[in-house]
Formats: sequence, structure tokens, C-alpha cells
Amino acid sequence: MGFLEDIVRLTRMRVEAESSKACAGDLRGEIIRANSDGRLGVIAEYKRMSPTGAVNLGVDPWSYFNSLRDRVVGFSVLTEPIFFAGNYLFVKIAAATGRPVLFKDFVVDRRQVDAAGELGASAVLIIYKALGPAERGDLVDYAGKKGLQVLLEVDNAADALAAVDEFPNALLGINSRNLDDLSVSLDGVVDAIRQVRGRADLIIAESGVSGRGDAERLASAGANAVLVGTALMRNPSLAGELGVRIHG
Ligand SMILES: O=C(O)c1ccccc1NCC(=O)[C@H](O)[C@H](O)COP(=O)(O)O
Repeated sequence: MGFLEDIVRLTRMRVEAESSKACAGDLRGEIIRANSDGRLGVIAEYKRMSPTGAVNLGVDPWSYFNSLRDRVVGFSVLTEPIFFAGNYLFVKIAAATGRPVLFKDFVVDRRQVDAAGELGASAVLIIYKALGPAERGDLVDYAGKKGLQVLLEVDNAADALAAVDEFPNALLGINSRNLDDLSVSLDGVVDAIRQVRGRADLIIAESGVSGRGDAERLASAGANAVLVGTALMRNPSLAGELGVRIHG
């Protein structure tokens, strides 16, 4: 297929997606369903770029989401356009699969929460240490009023303990990536999960998962789901080995 034929095909799909309206899924419910089947939930992230460079600019969103839709509990979609080459349209395309979608951006304003709902997202990411207590509380409350679940993301054990006390109903995301220096440590996530499990509604380990071994380590620490971007963007077939058995 030549370039013109390919881009006309994708443009027709883009126009269709722009005018579509998908109803939001239930990310929390799908994670609980996977866990009740004895499996770790897997959230696949569509991430074309990151501040450290290109991840995979060659996989279109339709191919990515359609190839994974039956093997994950939901999708995470980066919408930040500068550092991640994200786009709001990717949320609509993901939502059209019928799977729950996490609107993954640096949410600082109620208008972003409005956009997430209009695009068919099921949940929004709120980064705990990016906002002060008042703004954080307002956005979590506003997201709830708009019918959106909240993934409250931390990158250390102290913030994890504080976050579950402040927002017991939020999904807790523990990121192995330090958002200040971008270093990645699964050890830190394992430690934080062990300190907060039993006090959090659901724990989602984010970042740095490269294969089955990492998934097993996080599941045995007490994670309910893993959120995986780079590894799945580069090899979607990995999804089959990440939904490892969980105990209890
Ligand atoms: O992905 C990055 O390099 C990054 C840098 C700075 C802030 C956030 C960043 N990523 C957002 C994420 O949390 C990850 O995309 C997501 O957890 C998946 O991580 P990975 O599986 O390691 O790609």
C-alpha cells in the first residue's frame, strides 16, 4: 500500500473517530473482575514519545488499541502534546473499543476533566504532588461529580500513605518513575505497595514493567494492576504474559 492510500484510509478512520461518542467503561470494575479471576489487571498505555525520546511513532492508535482490546482491563492514553506527542483524539479512538480509558495528562484544571468526560474516558489521572491540597481536593471532587474515576498517582511511600488517607475512594497509582529526576525504580514501588496495601481501594503499579518477572514481583507485593507503556508500545504481544496469577 502506498503512502497516499494509507493516509486516506487513516483519515477516513480519523474523521469517523472525531464524530463518534462512546460511553465510558468502568476501569475499577474491570480491575476487580480480573483480580476475582485470579489475574493481575493490565492497563496498556498509548505513549508515542516521552521526555526521554521517541517510544514508537510507527504504531497508529487503531492498530494498538484493537490488537490489545481483549487482553487488557483498559487503556491509558497520554494526551499531552509537547513531551508525549499525545492527542485528545486518541482517547476517543481508545474509548470506541468499549474498554475503559484513563485520560493520562497533567491535569491541573477542571476543563481537562470536562474534556476527559466528553471524549469518553472512564478515569482521569491526578498527580498527587503536582497540586496543593485545595486544588487536588477540588479536582478529585469535581471528577467524581462528573462521573469519572480518579487515578491518584504518587511516586513514594509517604505520599501513598497520605493519599489513601486523604482520598480513600480513589484508585492509587504508584509510579516507579520519579517525576522530578525521571529515574525508575521498581524497588521503590514494591516498598510503597507493601506499606499501603490493605489501606488502598486498588493499587496500580505504573512504569518500568518490562516483562513477566516485573509483573510477578509487583503482583506478589500486592498490586491489583500494572500500567505498561513502553514495553507494550514496542511489543504488544507481551500483554499475554503480564496478566500473571495473583494470590488471595
Ligand atoms: O514516560 C516517561 O518518560 C515520563 C517522564 C516524565 C513524566 C511522566 C512520564 N511517563 C508517564 C508515565 O507514568 C508512564 O508513561 C507510564 O507509567 C508507563 O510507563 P512505562 O511502561 O515505563 O513506559
